[in-house]
Amino acid sequence: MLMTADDYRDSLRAYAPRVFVDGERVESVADDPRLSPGINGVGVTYDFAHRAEHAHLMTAVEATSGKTVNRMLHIDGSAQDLLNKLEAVRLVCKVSGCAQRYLSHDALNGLFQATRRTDHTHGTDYHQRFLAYLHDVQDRDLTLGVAMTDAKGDRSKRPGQQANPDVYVRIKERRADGIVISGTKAIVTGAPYMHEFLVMPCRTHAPEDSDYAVCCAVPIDADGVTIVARPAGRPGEAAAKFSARYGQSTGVVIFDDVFVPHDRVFLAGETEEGGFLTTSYAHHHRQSCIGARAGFGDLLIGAGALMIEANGLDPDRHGHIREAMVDLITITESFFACGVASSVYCVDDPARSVMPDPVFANIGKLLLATKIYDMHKLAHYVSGGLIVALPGPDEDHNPETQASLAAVLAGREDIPAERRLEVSRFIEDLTASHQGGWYSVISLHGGGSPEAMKREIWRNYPLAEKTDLVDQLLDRGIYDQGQRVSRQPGRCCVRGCEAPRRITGEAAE
Ligand SMILES: Cc1cc2nc3c(=O)[nH]c(=O)nc-3n(C[C@H](O)[C@H](O)[C@H](O)COP(=O)(O)OP(=O)(O)OC[C@H]3O[C@@H](n4cnc5c(N)ncnc54)[C@H](O)[C@@H]3O)c2cc1C
Repeated sequence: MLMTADDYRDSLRAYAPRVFVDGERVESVADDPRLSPGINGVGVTYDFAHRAEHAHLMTAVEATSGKTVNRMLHIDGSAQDLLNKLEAVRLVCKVSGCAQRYLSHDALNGLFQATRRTDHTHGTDYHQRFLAYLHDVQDRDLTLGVAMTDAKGDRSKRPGQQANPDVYVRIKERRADGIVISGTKAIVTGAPYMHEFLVMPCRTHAPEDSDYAVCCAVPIDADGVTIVARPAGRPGEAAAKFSARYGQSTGVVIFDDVFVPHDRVFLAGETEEGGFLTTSYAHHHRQSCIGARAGFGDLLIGAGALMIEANGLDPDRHGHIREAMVDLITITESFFACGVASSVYCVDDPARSVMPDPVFANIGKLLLATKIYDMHKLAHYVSGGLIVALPGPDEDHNPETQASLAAVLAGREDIPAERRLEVSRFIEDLTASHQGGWYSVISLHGGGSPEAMKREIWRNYPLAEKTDLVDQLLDRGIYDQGQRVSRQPGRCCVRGCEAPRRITGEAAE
């Protein structure tokens, strides 16, 4: 059954999670205004699946069941699936800023691959367990939070070396009917308003830390789970029309002796495969991040163009304004193009699914992570200072100032002052408020810090192909003009090259 946004909000009432926001216990997640922007954001992924014009992007047929499911829960079977998912994420994020639910997709796809691989190596039955879980999640159209990033403590130490063992989630006890986990996941998107958490390892663990290589599904109101979260977006702020409606809460999730039955355990000590799970999830997730931030780029491009228009400027006549807009477009579409390339050049997995090409997925994510600051700058550049200098929205209704402010703060004659001020506040909200800072940091660190992407690019790039290419050119004698006799130094040509003189001592200074 595909839920609507209203159904989704209602479905949260069936859960009784232990949630704190701003130091207070939340009585009803579905009804707390501080969490509403986050629920609205996820809600877009539900409502859009019911719209005929979006059905090809927002729904898909699951190969293992033949059922139509929400795209955010679908296992990708082809390059076209990856392209559709990328487009779908862009679509829902350009409406909501960040629709969050694509994390469910990314974790399910990582697990689909990793459980198959673990069974193949260890003779376990994780893949069958996972398939049963996947179909249940799809049938109930759930939203899953990804509890991967551990609190980690002292970053120079492995989990087993930490003074406080609870800075990483680990298996504390193995029972006949399941496992008991404890520890802390520090940053979980949408934690209070998920249905379940997928607990996953955030790195490859050493064999002596095998209890930390754990993956399982935990309902958000399981005994022993506490969520300490921050409000989603900018609820109740009159100056932030967009972020008062759409935003994202993140939560610290504490697992305190939480029992997980075997049918919900998908990894329990297999360290190598835990590393594979982390990485495959990361490739899927980084590709999704590309779609999400391209949607954010769409918002900035649209708002920038409207602000230029309201200011009475024509980009066709003013080269510096046009150039800034072209830069903004180029950044957005260049990382999106990496998302497209990572779909087209996808990797087939023995589990019969596909994974985005790691090099392009990581380059795209790295680009957006670092270029997000330029995107903000370009939006500021074309807009002017009013975006942070504008008096608050209460002034719009002050009979003593409203008329005179509207008269002097208008730009182009045929565009009402009110429209110019709305666009100003929209740009402030997305780029210069605490929410604007949030968009920077999620772009930089969400899905892993830039160093993680650089490592994956280096690890996966076919460098040997390039050295072979040049080797072959050299072997074909491209430089010897037919006189090359040997590759050995001193005998490489008829004259014989001499080793260069080493410059030492004073001569080198
Ligand atoms: C808004 C937001 C939403 C997020 N949502 C989720 C989510 O839903 N689920 C989830 O699991 N995670 C989520 N994350 C977490 C994200 O994946 C992490 O922020 C990211 O992996 C970096 O980890 P960290 O924040 O612990 O920073 P750190 O790991 O502390 O990194 C900080 C810096 O230190 C460097 N560093 C760290 N360790 C070492 C080391 N041993 N040696 C050398 N350098 C090191 C890093 O390269 C980086 O530059 C989210 C993050 C944000 C900002």
